[in-house]
This record gives sequence, C-alpha cells and structure tokens, in this order.
Amino acid sequence: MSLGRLSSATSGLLVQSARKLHFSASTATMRSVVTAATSAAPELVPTPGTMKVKLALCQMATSADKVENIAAAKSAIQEASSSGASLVVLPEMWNCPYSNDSFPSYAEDIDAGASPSAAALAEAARGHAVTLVGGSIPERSDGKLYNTCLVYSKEGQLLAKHRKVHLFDIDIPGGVTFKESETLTAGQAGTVVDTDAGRLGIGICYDIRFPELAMMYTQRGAQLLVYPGAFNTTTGPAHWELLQKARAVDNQLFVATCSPARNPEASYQAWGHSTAVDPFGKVLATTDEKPGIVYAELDYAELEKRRTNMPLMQQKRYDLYSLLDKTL
Ligand SMILES: O=C(O)CCC(=O)C(=O)O
Repeated sequence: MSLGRLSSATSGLLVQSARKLHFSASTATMRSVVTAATSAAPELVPTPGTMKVKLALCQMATSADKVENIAAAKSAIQEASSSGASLVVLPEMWNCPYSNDSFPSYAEDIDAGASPSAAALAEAARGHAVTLVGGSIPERSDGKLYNTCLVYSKEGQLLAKHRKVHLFDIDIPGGVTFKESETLTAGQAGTVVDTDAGRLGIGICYDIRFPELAMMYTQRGAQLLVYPGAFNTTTGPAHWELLQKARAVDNQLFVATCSPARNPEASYQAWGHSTAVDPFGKVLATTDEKPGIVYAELDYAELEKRRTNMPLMQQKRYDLYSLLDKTL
C-alpha cells in the first residue's frame, strides 16, 4: 500500500484498497499503514476520492419493547432511503432503554448469529441499498457485555463492529450519574471502515470526548466521524454541539451524531439534537429532542479544500508532540 503525507496528489490512492479497514491489535497486515512516530511526523493515510453523500440521522423514539424498537428502526431506514439517503445512521442503544438494568436482558450474541437486531439491520441495509451505521446495541460475547455498533454495506454485508472504547462513567451531583462499567466492558480497538459512502471513523457517544481517538482516525484517512450517542439534559446543552465542532475543526473532516429522541417516561433523558457538522465547524443540519430524521449533504471535496486553505496537518510540530497509535 502506498503511503505519504496527505496531498492532492496522493488523495484517492486508497480508493482501490481494502474495502474494510477495521483495525485491531491483532490486525498485523495493517501494521505498516501508520508509523507510530515519536519525533517524526506520522505517515498519514490519504483520504479516499471525493464524492457527495446524502446522510440521514434517524432520531428514533425508543421504548422498552424490543420488537417495537426493531420495527421502528426498519421503518426509519426505509423512510431515509426513500428520501434519497445513501448513508443512514441509527442512535446509541436503539433497541432498549438506556440503563444498566436493561443492557444484560436486551443483549444479543452477534457473533453466534443470535441477534434479531443485527439480522434486521442487515436485511434493511440490503433491502433499501443503503450504507448503514447501525447505532449501537448491547452485545453479549464470551460472558461479557459491550456497547456495539455494526456497520453494513448496501449489500447487507457486515463491514465493521465497533465496541465503545471509552465507557461512560461520570458523576455530576444534581446532574447526571451513570456508570456503564457496572455492566459493560470497553472495546479494545478503534474502527475505521471503507464504505460506499466514504471512509468512516466510528465512535460511540462518550468516545467523542477523546480527541486522540478522532486524531487516530484522521491519521487513518477518515472523511467522516460518526458517533451514535445519547447525551443527556445536563451534558447535552453544555457539550454535545461543542464537541462535534471541536472534533470537526481539529481534524478538518465531517462529524455526525445520532441520538435517540427523548422519551419523557425513561429514566435517562436523552438530549436528542442529532447533528451533522462540516470540516469548518459549520452545523449543516440539526434538530430538537423529538423523533425525526435529520438530513445533510456531505461533499467530501470540502476536506481537501479546508486542508489546503489551512494546512494544519502539515503544520503540526511532531518534534514537540505526537499521537502514538498503539492498535496497529
Ligand atoms: O459524555 C456525555 O456527556 C454523555 C455520554 C453518554 O451518554 C454515553 O456515553 O452514553
């Protein structure tokens, strides 16, 4: 695989490369892709060729009824596709209430092929010919539970599985207290995946707070960072949009988030406000807390334009600092 610093001459080089770039500690074949430099600049994987993508963020209403949630997901994907979206995103934990009480009982074993939620996603992606970032569901695997996002091709093929890397453990007295680590285990790998809708870096909710993960994805040539997420009424108004703009502007790429709609009866009050932000930090589309689908047109040529206007990637002082990508 040919590498080099990002430039107009090299961008597009990877379009013909492996369709799926799911990196993990054991992905030895990808080891040469990015140099874990300490004092020299890391070799940036060039972003793929440019294209325009119609994105749909399905801010679904979720309930305690899994069958109903699966039906709602299918119908949202159908609606997004009939409105012309080629990339469809679902929210974090869309098949269950967002609570530690629910995760164990709603969890599904994806690898064992015992996941009605995964089966529905694959079928919907194929049936409507869309690239699907299937939000997240609780996954059971080898006696552990994960908060897991599945990415499907428009042929319904599973392209990537991202297990939330940073668990949401916070305590803001009088605001929000949550400890995902009571039930969930953290994933061990970042996820960058090539799709028909561009090269996507996947994170789940709290993952957005960690700029290093987003930088690692940028070094791997991601064009769009997608974060299914469920912020809340304390941290949502303070940080949700701010973090998306920060990740977009720091890395000069698109960022999209997809939240569940707020359910007044739920123990966890989701913030909603699913949003798409462009590489210059402009909010392309957003919404309030109610159910609905947010659409945005992404033009990946924007990355190159912004990176040419303001060449941050070339101006970094790797003699002073660096990001060590330890999962290669
Ligand atoms: O970071 C936050 O404020 C919220 C994170 C969250 O809700 C989650 O990770 O599920």
